[in-house]
Amino acid sequence: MATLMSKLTTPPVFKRFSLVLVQLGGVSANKADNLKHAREMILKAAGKKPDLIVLPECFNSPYGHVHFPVYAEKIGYVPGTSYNLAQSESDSVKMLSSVAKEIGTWIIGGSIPERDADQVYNTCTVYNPQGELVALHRKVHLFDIDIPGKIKFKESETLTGGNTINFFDTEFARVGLGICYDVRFPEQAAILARQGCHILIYPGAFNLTTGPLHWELLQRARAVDNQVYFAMCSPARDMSAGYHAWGHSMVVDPMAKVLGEAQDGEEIVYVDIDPETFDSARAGIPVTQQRRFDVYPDVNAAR
Ligand SMILES: NC(=O)CCC(=O)C(=O)O
Repeated sequence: MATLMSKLTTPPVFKRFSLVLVQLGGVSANKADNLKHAREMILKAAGKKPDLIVLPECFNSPYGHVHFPVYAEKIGYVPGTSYNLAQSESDSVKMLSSVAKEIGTWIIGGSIPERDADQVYNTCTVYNPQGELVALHRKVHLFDIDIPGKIKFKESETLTGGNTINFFDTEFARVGLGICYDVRFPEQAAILARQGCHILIYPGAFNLTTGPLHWELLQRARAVDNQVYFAMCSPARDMSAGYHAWGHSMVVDPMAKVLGEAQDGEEIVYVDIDPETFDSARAGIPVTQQRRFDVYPDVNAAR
């Protein structure tokens, strides 16, 4: 059964903040190299003193179901409890934690393959400016598609889907989490928005078939139907890799305006997030108060 994490808490006051998406390039078969490069790019992004830095989906390993079990790391995070970093078995968690502390910035650590007992998940971890691991999201909806002659991909060959909806609070906003294919499921974003999230951030890696048609459309749709900021951070495109990512990491405002977008190469996107647009969108088009849950019998308004 799906569980909502952190419910019944009041969101923080939404304040202006600076967001950075790091569209990493050059992900190779060598995990140590991938972690070193991600760290260097985080340090580069930190030069402008942002409040929150985001990495792409599967930033520490090649993207493909055969690779997930090979690269999977044990994290062992239990939500609501403090995480013992000294005993962590995850090199990726250790790197992300130490660099978050070093630069004193929030980091959404893209996603990595995570092993827990016999299962492997596609997992996003979050670090506060003290370097503490404070939230974790396991991709709920696995990327299983088959478009004949174009693309066939089956994450469920080796991955298990998560069964929780996750967000975290900072001193400037409540941030909802998803991973890539999760963006196709409006219910997940709607639940996060109803829980008071001001921005939804999904590390992702769309492909060259669906990317051109759906990547921007889905983000603008999720932003406007929930009147929230929405961002997705992709890896850069590498035509020598087994999976060709669309790139185009993007930030959209609650009126569906694209505020920042990368091209397909390695690039850092810097965007200022302003509560004024969030407030004026909701005041001018008050759909968040006009919903008719009495007419939607299968929707639980409490979530
Ligand atoms: N990594 C993913 O979940 C890819 C999702 C995708 O490309 C799509 O079209 O959806």
